[in-house]
Amino acid sequence: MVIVNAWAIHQDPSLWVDPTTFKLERFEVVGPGEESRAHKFIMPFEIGRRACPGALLAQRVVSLTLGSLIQCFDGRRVSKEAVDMAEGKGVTMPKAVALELMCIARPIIQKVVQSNE
Ligand code: HEM
Repeated sequence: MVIVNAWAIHQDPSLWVDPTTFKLERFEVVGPGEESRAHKFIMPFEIGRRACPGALLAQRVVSLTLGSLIQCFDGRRVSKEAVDMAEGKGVTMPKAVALELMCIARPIIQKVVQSNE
């Protein structure tokens, strides 16, 4: 059995510029003629013959869910302190200190709720 240390690969400075900084733009789909970076985000699903067959579905569902939450709710910080990005213990890399947000429905959602009441 071979166990790949995806955590170390994802933090390797020879592969990533500034690896511990949260930069979504690392995975942007780029314009014609530029080298695509999207393929670099595959390790969470492993690679090879036993790679996760649900990877594309999972990435689309997560993007859609996150996009819908951002579109429908305003997220306000509960604490005024800087977000603590420290990692907790666990296979799925939870945050050590949970990020608490207060979700407030945007006006369009409030209208939908009112029209259903
Ligand atoms: C964020 C979501 C997901 C993550 C991070 C994930 C990750 C993984 C990983 C790491 C493996 C093991 C690959 C290996 O053994 O080398 C795996 C296997 C597998 N995943 Fe996922 N997965 C996700 C979602 C899904 C979804 C949505 C489905 C199905 C709709 C799915 C179906 C499977 C199956 C069937 C296998 C076994 C493949 C095999 O052993 O041949 N996964 N997944």
